[in-house]
Amino acid sequence: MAQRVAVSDGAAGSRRTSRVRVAVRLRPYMEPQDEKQEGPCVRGLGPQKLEIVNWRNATETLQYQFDVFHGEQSTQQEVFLTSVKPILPHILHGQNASVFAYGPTGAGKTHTMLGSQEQPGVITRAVKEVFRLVEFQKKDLDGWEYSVGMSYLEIYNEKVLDLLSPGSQDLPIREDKDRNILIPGLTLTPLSSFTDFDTHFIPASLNRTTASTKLNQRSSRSHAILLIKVVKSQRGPPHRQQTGKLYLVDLAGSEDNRRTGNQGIRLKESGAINLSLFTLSKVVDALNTGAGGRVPYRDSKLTRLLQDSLGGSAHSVMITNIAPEYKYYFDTFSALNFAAKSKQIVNRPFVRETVLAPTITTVKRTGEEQEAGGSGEHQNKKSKEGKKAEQCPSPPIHPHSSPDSSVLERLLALEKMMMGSAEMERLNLLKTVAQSRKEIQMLKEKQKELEDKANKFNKQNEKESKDALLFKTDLPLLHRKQSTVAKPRKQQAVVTPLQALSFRAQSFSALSPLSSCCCQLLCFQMEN
Ligand SMILES: Nc1ncnc2c1ncn2[C@@H]1O[C@H](COP(=O)(O)OP(=O)(O)OP(=O)(O)O)[C@@H](O)[C@H]1O
Repeated sequence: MAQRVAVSDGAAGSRRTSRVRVAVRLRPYMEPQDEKQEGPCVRGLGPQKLEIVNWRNATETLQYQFDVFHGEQSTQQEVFLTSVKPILPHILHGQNASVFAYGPTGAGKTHTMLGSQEQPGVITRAVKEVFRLVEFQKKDLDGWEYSVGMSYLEIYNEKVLDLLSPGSQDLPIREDKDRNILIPGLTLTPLSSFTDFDTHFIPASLNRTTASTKLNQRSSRSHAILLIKVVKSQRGPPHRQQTGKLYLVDLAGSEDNRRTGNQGIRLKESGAINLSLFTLSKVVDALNTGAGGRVPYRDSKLTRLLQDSLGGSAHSVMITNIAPEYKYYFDTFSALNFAAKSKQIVNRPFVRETVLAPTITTVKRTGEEQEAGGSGEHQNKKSKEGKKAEQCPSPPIHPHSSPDSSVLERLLALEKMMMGSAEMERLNLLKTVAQSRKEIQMLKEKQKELEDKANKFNKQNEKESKDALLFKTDLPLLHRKQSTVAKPRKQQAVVTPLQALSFRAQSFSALSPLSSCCCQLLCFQMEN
């Protein structure tokens, strides 16, 4: 069972959050016949700022600020280094990351994500970097093994299609109890190197649905999602396993069908694209409104799959692609406003970790097979891994050997809670003891006072007896009587240790009603 481990920044009780980073990339001006000599409607003002003509008043501009602004001269390498590379190391530590390109049709999303042979885009560079990081970690001999796998799908007309298994049917989307989104039946192909990735990725990309429209000769008619999964397994006990996922998403562009001239099948595709992008916008609005309201993730397949990237647990980067030509003005303007809204989304990353015990191993493999789906290659590898696990039985779980920090966190909380009640009990006991001591002290003082009185009284008696003997020898009977009475009185006044209290209670009762009362109280205290 996967466990969430909060990503803490070290400050007690605080949980690290990760705002969705928003970059804007302006593609170069490409209008071949700019008869009206309009020029661009948008331009950069610095590494984070840009301005667009105000449609209400052409003499004014509207300015926007984002995490990064990539101008029209920006290279693929610059975009990758500034906006994408920083989030990649997270996936080697059991966290999720996602990069998605958003923007109107023809604004450069596919160019940014996929690029070309000469100018490879984010996907190629990111996967290369993941393998570089993995190799680096392996050299470090840090006691962990790494395995990398890929899945690739498109959402076409609200259908989830496996690009690694062409001809597959619409796949279902499920959510497990840890809120991980799973696609049972989706191929997960194991990868040994970047070259290995390329051999699977290039033909799969050709399976993606594209078509020519008036605005883009090779327009993507679907949203494409590439998943790179890195599983990091501890070689020795307690065999912790962390799973990080990287989602690389090339969204289909929003389309104004009056301008695309879409008809028939293109119009239907366009309707599905616009509807899912509209739901994406509603999701962003709901997340920004906050207050625990319903976020309509389930209203489209796209938002369901991006659930983790927006308001979920991933480190996310959105690259908003915009075009400078006037004919894109309203698309650019609305894309910028969407980007500005998205800046406010806050995600809460956590580490996905499991500890492999014999029974848990079985359960987990089943779960993974479900997610990986029908890839024979993958399943073969899995069964080999399964055999490996059988040959080398996992060690029993030992309370001290489990370093799972989520468990530790819960245990610490429990201990704190228990400490709280034990502490209260201890304080109450201390209070009672202190009160009893005070009362005992009071009674001791009273006892001493009474004993002094009794001694005085006895001495007086003795003196009187002697006097009687000396001066009243004619009264022998009386003297004998007095001396018999005086003797026991002297005995009663002897101080006894406190443990003989019940006996003393009788003795005191012979002295005075007050002392008797004190003794009774003392006896009561001791008995209780
Ligand atoms: N930064 C850039 N530099 C050079 N050419 C670019 C750049 N961005 C986009 N282009 C070119 O612009 C055209 C349209 O780009 P692209 O196909 O990437 O748009 P898109 O946003 O993916 O469109 P759609 O949503 O219709 O798929 C392509 O010919 C592409 O090569």
